[in-house]
Amino acid sequence: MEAITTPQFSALTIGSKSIGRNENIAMAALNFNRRGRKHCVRTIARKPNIQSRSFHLGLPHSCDHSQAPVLESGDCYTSFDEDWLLKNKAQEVTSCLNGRSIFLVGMMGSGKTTVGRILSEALGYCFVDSDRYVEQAMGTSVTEIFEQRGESFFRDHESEALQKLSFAPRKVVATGGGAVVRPVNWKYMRQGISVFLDVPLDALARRIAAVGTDSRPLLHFESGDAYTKAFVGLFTLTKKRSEAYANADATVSLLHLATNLRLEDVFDITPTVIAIEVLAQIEKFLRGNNGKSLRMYPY
Ligand SMILES: Nc1ncnc2c1ncn2[C@@H]1O[C@H](COP(=O)(O)OP(=O)(O)OP(=O)(O)O)[C@@H](O)[C@H]1O
Ligand SMILES: O=C(O)C1=C[C@@H](O)[C@@H](O)[C@H](O)C1
Repeated sequence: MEAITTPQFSALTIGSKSIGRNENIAMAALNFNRRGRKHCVRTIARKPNIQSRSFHLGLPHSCDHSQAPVLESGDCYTSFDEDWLLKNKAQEVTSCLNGRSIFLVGMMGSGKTTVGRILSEALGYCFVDSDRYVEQAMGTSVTEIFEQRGESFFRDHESEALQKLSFAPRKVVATGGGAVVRPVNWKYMRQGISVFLDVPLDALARRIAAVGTDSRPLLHFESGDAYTKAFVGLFTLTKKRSEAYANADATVSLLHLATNLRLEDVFDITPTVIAIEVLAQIEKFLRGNNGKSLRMYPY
């Protein structure tokens, strides 16, 4: 077996400086490939109860990860700083991405905008929210478009926006929650890489209830309090859309992520950790390791 090289993190001796610096203690991943060689720094998660402690990264020849939490991407990790890890992961994935845009798909409230902004900054990409793009083009809000012109009119303009965005490299696009239902939109999104943010219904409803359902026209028909309206509406939409979301090139399941990180609630996973996992899943896809077929790309 080949000797494992000690990671070169001299500027980042991971001691109590990072760990315990704030509540959002990061969990970093030191990933090893099957041959036991250090491969790369991987992913992280918020772990609020970890005690401040220092440790060094001189790794043993046989690395025992049996106690280390494991992410959905299969990486295991030790405590670290999440922003630093995001930057590193982004640098690592940038070369395989080769300028391809990322299309985030998922139900309303799944975090496409929040995670998308973080991703775009880390990759040096532009961020575009397709709902805002349509609003700017139409000079009015999505809610008003739905009310005055109907859903199908909105969908036409959403498709037009995705078509235009599909020509542009180096973008992170937060698509509208229903963009996946029109097959033609997949043709546009296939110009880049699509990632489905799979968030449990209860978490979606809690997030939406926290800000209200006013800006979500498809939830206006439901009755009850904000949480009930959101939950019932999203349940119906999810049933219709789950197959369409499965078309995405990669999926980040918050439920799996929370389980692997031993977190009780998906709310404990920070958007930065989700962004890192998005990059890890994109990398898996690009390496042909996630069961989805690779396509030829224009860039
Ligand atoms: N990881 C997270 N943990 C907790 N709350 C989050 C997380 N990610 C996003 N949120 C919150 O959930 C709400 C919805 O997030 P966001 O707007 O990013 O979703 P979206 O998928 O873009 O929604 P839409 O498609 O409706 O525009 C926001 O209030 C945001 O602050
Ligand atoms: O899930 C949906 O169908 C929608 C989600 C939002 O992003 C908007 O695109 C619009 O409110 C419709």
